[in-house]
Amino acid sequence: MASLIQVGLSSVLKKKLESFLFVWAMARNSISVEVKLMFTTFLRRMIPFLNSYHVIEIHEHHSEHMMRNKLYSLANAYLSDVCAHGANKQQAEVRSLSGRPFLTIAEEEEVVDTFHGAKLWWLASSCKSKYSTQSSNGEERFYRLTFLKKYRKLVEQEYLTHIFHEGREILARNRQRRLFTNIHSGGSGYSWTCVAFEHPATFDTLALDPATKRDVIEDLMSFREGKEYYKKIGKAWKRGYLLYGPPGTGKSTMIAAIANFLEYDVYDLELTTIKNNMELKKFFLETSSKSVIVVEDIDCSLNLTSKRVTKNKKDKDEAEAAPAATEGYDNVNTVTLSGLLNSIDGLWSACEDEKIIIFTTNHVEKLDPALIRRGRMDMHIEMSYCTFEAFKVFARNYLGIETHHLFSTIEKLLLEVNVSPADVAEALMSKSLRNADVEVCLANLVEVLNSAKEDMNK
Ligand SMILES: Nc1ncnc2c1ncn2[C@@H]1O[C@H](COP(=O)(O)OP(=O)(O)OP(=O)(O)O)[C@@H](O)[C@H]1O
Ligand SMILES: [Mg+2]
Repeated sequence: MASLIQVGLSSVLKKKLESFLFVWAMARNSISVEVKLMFTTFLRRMIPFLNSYHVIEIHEHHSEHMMRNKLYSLANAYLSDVCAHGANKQQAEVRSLSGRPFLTIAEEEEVVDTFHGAKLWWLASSCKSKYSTQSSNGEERFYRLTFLKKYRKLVEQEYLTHIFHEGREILARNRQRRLFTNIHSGGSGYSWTCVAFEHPATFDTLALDPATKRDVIEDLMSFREGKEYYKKIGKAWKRGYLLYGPPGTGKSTMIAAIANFLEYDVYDLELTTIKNNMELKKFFLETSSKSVIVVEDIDCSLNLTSKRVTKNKKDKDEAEAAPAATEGYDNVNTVTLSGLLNSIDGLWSACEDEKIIIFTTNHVEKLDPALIRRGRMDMHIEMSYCTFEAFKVFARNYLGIETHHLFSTIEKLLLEVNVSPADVAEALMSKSLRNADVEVCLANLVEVLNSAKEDMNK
């Protein structure tokens, strides 16, 4: 009965709307643009009631839980890039200080897209949210896509996929890269906090032996393009790097250069603030793909050099019971080496891949071999004291020179003393910042190297 009434109502409504459309078509040439726009929007909203149109709604969150609907973000990116110029009202945002202003469609605005001859109307709107999130204010945003029913197959099978791929590319192009840290994880539990990642280091500014630099760049390039290869060999798409060497040799700078080269986000994992293995795993699982996960000074972070928990079931049970027993005690750190290894290995198979994990240390000899074995840390990169080749990178970047009569003296001194690239950079910078000329800067460096030599001889 109810459906009969519905059918009756919709056919009456349909007839009325169709006569209205006819009158509208006759009158539209003689009325003002504003009135035309108002009526067009009204009509579009009524369209779903006509049997010949189909509607798809894309909500900001999944219907069953509070997770963000990725298709919403992709549609948002796509519409902002491709169609936003057609909206009468837009919203402007700046997502990064280095990026350009980003225009999105304002709420209750409608834009038109075309795809293989089909006309598609997109309405940006919001409704009362079923979920309560801190940022939503009880509102849930969504897009309503309306099109003629005859295009349903085209939309479902091709247009939505087109939105997905285009949206991904646009997001990758425009995205502000982020630096995450877990340092404020206390209180409400585990969560990453982030800021914009705008570190300027690149491989051009990194003072490193050219052969090592070339190897790292080649390795990164084959990793980035290796999706199919990793799939073929049945390996998760991840790569581990161990950077080791004395303080000030550029380990942290290298991480920034890697992230900039790959255009990935960075997750700086501070192990000492994590309560237990369980929490550690959750942090790992919450990292997204296209990211570099960093654990700096791994030898100092935890007692990772202790004997690893064996695969023996009894030992394993004991290790897993330990964190639970100490849960709730904030100062009790129960992250173990075995917990870290499990998180690393579990991570790659359990969630989105295309991740680089980097450990840094000043004392590679202190680390448990299990932590840095090949397969976990695929490439071990020694960051050493400043060589003449590394110095030439500084000379080019800081002073803009390729050669100088003091170069031979510096080359000789660098063979005799151990100074970190940080010391060399500092010696050149302290003078060049004050607009001193090349001669003064290099003489300053020679002085620093000579006094280091004297210290060594003493
Ligand atoms: N290889 C390098 N290339 C370019 N700059 C470098 C290099 N090494 C050091 N520097 C300069 O020295 C500073 C300190 O370097 P960085 O923090 O990368 O060293 P580190 O190896 O991470 O040291 P630590 O072991 O103490 O963490 C950087 O800000 C950078 O300016
Ligand atoms: Mg460092």
